[in-house]
Amino acid sequence: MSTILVTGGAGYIGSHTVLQLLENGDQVVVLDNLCNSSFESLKRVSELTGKEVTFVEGDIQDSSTLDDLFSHHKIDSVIHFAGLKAVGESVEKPLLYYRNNVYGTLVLCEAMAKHNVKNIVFSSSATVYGDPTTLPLHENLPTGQPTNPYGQSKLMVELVLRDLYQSDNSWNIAILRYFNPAGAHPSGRIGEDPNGIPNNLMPFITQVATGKREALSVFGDDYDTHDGTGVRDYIHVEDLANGHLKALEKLSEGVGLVTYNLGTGQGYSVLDMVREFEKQSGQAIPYNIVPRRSGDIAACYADPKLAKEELDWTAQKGLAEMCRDSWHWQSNNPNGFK
Ligand SMILES: NC(=O)c1ccc[n+]([C@@H]2O[C@H](COP(=O)([O-])OP(=O)(O)OC[C@H]3O[C@@H](n4cnc5c(N)ncnc54)[C@H](O)[C@@H]3O)[C@@H](O)[C@H]2O)c1
Ligand SMILES: CC(=O)N[C@H]1[C@@H](OP(=O)(O)OP(=O)(O)OC[C@H]2O[C@@H](n3ccc(=O)[nH]c3=O)[C@H](O)[C@@H]2O)O[C@H](CO)[C@H](O)[C@@H]1O
Repeated sequence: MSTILVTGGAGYIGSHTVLQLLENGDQVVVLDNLCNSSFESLKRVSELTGKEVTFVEGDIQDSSTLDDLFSHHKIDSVIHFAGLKAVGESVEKPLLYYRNNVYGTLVLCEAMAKHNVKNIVFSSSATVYGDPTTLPLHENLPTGQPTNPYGQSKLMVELVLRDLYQSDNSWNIAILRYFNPAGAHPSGRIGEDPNGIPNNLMPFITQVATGKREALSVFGDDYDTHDGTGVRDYIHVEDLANGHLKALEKLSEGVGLVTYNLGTGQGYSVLDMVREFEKQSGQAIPYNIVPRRSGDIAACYADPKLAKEELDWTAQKGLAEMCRDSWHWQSNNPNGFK
């Protein structure tokens, strides 16, 4: 049994990961400032698992909070989810994003080094590949030019972690590049709860289904894809969460620095998603084709082989489960955790 510090553990991916860690018998300490989440998610995780989570409300940028936390809890490893993730907002407020995501990670790593905790799993994103020139995307491809400060902040942290490892190879670092998370815990008790108008496709679709939004805007139908709409690699959040447990196991072998894609390897278009969601939910999803969204790319999907070979991890759940579980969550919680 290990004790894991989960930063950003009250959020969407964090809460699903905390649940699996508890089910695995690990002790969990969550550090979250609740800027994009609520404590309710962790309360429900405790209800679902029958286990307690230690919660510290605080900011990763605050070194005294971290000092205190590492002094009071014997942490074995850190899973670092805490970050801001709204692409559009990052264009308007780049300094906020660089401060929170990059500076926050520096403060966290400094505290880890000070307390001799040197195992970290970091939430990166397929956005670090930029606009792909070859597909599927595998980890050895050079990183590209992310089109916004959010994406840049992920790439910057990857570079920081690489330099950190170069300087001291007693660190064990897993960089996980997520493709497009979707779905929710099958209980319908926890799920994605975006603030305001959702940027991402699945939460927008589920809000159209509940009647909260009138119609989906499909951003462009003239891409070079099978039906002209954007193609992405959607991955069930439970599979994604499980990838973190596998990454922790790998770190415990003392692997150094490793980078893995977490995706299914299968791309689906926006219209594929709409059709599957309608099938699974029985709800009609009206949509309008509108111009392309700036910064969007035609297609993006993973080569997931490396994670299979080295982590013994493959995504188990398909699009039907993602749509069914997203709908189950949203229809039971039309206002999210509120
Ligand atoms: N959801 C996605 O599509 C996606 C894709 C790729 C990468 N990621 C990354 O995965 C991580 C988790 O994403 P998510 O979808 O669960 O987002 P989320 O917003 O639901 O969770 C992030 C959590 O971090 C907390 N947080 C933010 N800044 C903090 C700070 N300075 N100190 C303490 N807590 C802070 C928020 O309150 C929230 O609970 C993020 O780093 C995100 O960038 C997400
Ligand atoms: C430019 C941008 O935002 N990039 C972020 C967004 O990528 P993505 O653009 O991959 O995710 P997304 O969920 O915003 O969009 C998926 C697909 O749906 C399309 N779509 C989306 C919403 C909508 O209302 N209508 C519509 O047609 C969109 O054009 C794309 O083809 O999310 C990722 C994580 O999941 C990363 O965080 C990316 O950095």
